Amino acid sequence: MTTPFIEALLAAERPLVMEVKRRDADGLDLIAGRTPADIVAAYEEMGAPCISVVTGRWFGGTPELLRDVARITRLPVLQKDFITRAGHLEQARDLGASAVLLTAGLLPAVSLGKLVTAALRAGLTPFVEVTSEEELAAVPHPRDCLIAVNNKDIRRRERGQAEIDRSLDLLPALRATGTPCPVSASGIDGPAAAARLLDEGYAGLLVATALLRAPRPHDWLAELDALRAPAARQTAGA
Ligand SMILES: O=P(O)(O)OC[C@@H](O)[C@@H](O)c1c[nH]c2ccccc12
Repeated sequence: MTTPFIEALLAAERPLVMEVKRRDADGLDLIAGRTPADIVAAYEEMGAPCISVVTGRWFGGTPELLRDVARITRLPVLQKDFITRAGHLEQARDLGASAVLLTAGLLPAVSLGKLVTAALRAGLTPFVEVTSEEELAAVPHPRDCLIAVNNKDIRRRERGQAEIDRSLDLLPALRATGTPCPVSASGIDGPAAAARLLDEGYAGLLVATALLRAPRPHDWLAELDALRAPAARQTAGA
């Protein structure tokens, strides 16, 4: 079963979930005086297929931020927060989310299973983040979920270096679950890392900090396209 969020990402030429996040893991501002509407307009103009909104307090988010973003865009919206109860799912849906983050490393397997099932029943796409094969093994209904490898450690509040190799190492295991759209998330710091992950077979990426901080985000995307172009040309047989 695919959902609007997964479909949008699979159909995109440049499958980047672009994220609205007020602060980075060190508490530093990422917004630089822009309104959520400014950021959403820029992302839409850059061809974002989906938008993510961090409502978690650590990152300066609020539920209102999700509501505001969902009101001004028709793109499917992901809520990134630390969801632990079914009640949070209803709230997410009421605020306008199409997909919800569920963090495998923070939830006992039984809770994760219940939340995935409840999300699917509520018409929400579970965006399940994992950091290891053990966590991946606990994800039920992988064909109906969007499974993302987090390159950072959320238990350390995303501080520290990203490990892009984690995404590369886990990709075969992700594919083996039958999940339709493997995603790599967090710490993708530039077009080179993004191009590598896509060329290795990731169907989607989630990027916040690097795009929000890029002095010229269009150049970032153009560079990504240029880095990917040779492979695309090869595939086209040119
Ligand atoms: O800013 P980055 O490094 O591109 O990372 C984005 C995203 O993955 C991150 O915001 C995130 C990953 N897991 C979370 C859980 C809650 C809130 C936020 C997150």
